[in-house]
Amino acid sequence: MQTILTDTTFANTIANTDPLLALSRAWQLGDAHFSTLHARAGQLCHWPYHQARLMDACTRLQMPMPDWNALYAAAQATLNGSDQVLRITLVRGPGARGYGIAGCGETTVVLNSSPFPAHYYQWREQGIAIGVCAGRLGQSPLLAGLKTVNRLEQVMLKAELEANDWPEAVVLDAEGRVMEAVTANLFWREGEQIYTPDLSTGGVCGTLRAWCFDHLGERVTATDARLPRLLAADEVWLTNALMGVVPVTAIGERRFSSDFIMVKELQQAYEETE
Ligand SMILES: C=C(O[C@@H]1C=C(C(=O)O)C=C[C@H]1N)C(=O)O
Ligand SMILES: Cc1ncc(COP(=O)(O)O)c(C=O)c1O
Repeated sequence: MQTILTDTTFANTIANTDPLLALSRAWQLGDAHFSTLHARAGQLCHWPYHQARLMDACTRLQMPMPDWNALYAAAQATLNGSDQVLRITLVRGPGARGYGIAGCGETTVVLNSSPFPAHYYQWREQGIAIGVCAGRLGQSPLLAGLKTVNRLEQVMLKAELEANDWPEAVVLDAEGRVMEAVTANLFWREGEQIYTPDLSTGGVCGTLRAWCFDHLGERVTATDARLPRLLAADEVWLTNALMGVVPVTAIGERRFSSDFIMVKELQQAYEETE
């Protein structure tokens, strides 16, 4: 039978062996993936995009799909009507020893909810001045795009943000290609054309990035770019499922005095669907 652990059931059963066994592949091997959602007025925002990413990760990792109806109902049941964050983690079921996946049981669903960080609304309105991380992302084509629980690169990059007192920063890969931000995807505008990094060798394919592709259609292209090209852009913004669409007012010394026409268009469309 599928196991769904919510904050309450997990807290109540942590002393038993079952949840630990259910989570063992996550803590032994990082054999799990997740999505973080904004929940507003008792509704999960952009659920189809989160479900699509979770499904894609299950397929690529050869992890059995959970019962989506049961998952959705359990997720809805965690909502209290206020602004919340809901993290859905899918862990490969217990069974095999070592790396093998044959014989692993049903996928375990873990649901954690927490209050929504209100500063994201201020970021959307006022924008943020960001840095450029010295830490570089490795290339990992097998995992590229996936939001697995293996996020030590982001833990280290977030420590760099905190040390520099930056709200966010551009992250490059080992070869100097612009990849994303520490907790968000990145877009920029050159005239009428919009670009975002190609994420076939690394990074996380965000749900809001997917939403931007759907909204922008042929106006957006995934590309390889270096930092000087990003700094020469007319407009830059960040996206994730919690912060929404956030204008970048500066990257280091480079200030953007744009009127943020694309950001405004995206924010308006986003608010209609959030
Ligand atoms: C790790 C989680 O989510 C990511 C991390 C942050 C953050 O550190 O601020 C924000 C959004 C997600 N990209 C999580 O546990 O929800
Ligand atoms: C490293 C990284 N890239 C991109 C994203 C954006 O993903 P989403 O749009 O699904 O929030 C996130 C977090 O959400 C992230 O942690």
